[in-house]
Amino acid sequence: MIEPPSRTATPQRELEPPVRHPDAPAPGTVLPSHYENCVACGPSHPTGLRLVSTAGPDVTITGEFTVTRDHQGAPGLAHGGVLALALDETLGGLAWLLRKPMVTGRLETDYIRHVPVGTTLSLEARCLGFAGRRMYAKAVGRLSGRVALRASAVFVVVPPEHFVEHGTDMTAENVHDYEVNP
Ligand SMILES: CCCCCCCC/C=C\CCCCCCCC(=O)SCCNC(=O)CCNC(=O)[C@H](O)C(C)(C)COP(=O)(O)OP(=O)(O)OC[C@H]1O[C@@H](n2cnc3c(N)ncnc32)[C@H](O)[C@@H]1OP(=O)(O)O
Repeated sequence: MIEPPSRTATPQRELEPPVRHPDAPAPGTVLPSHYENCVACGPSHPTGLRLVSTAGPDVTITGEFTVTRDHQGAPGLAHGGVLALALDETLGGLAWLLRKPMVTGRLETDYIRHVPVGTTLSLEARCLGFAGRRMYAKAVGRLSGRVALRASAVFVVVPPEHFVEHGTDMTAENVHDYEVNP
């Protein structure tokens, strides 16, 4: 089946430029985990990435995580799916600056260099802009300054009820806490 042209992370028309929300955390602010059991950023997850994200200037986020033995695919090397997880989380962190709930619709990943256990991956995500509910963004992952990963993504803005309807641990009462202090 041929995919419709909207199913690509390359914008098909000119985007509305991204606007940093007035209540966005200041550049340099370390962002709290949005959920303590999140496999990417949760401090309570036993084998998660414990990825730490920081607000950057404009609509950008940086992130960092150290690859451990829990993240292997081939012996001694990070699994590609785990690396996609790190990119997804960093890109998702743009929601902090936009103050819009959104979910990943599409994530295209280029694996450029292998990522060994024990190394620290530095990630950077940038919002390119919007086409209706679609948010387009790019990310890069570096090891000691050398590009190891690139990603292009489409996130789709959803109502906060999305997480109540489809998730657990989220109720109509606390979803607004989540919006304010995810
Ligand atoms: C005030 C609030 C403040 C908030 C502050 C937040 C702080 C930060 C918090 C937390 C950081 C987060 C860190 C986590 C990061 C990780 C994120 C994840 O991993 S999310 C899990 C994986 N993703 C899913 O589970 C999605 C599953 N899919 C769906 O639920 C639906 O398919 C959904 C919502 C994506 C779309 O469904 P529909 O029924 O709502 O809408 P339709 O009409 O199908 O699509 C809407 C538009 O999006 C496009 N679209 C949909 N899917 C697309 C795709 N795959 N590629 C490209 N475009 C797509 C469509 O073409 C359409 O575009 P057209 O409006 O016509 O222009």
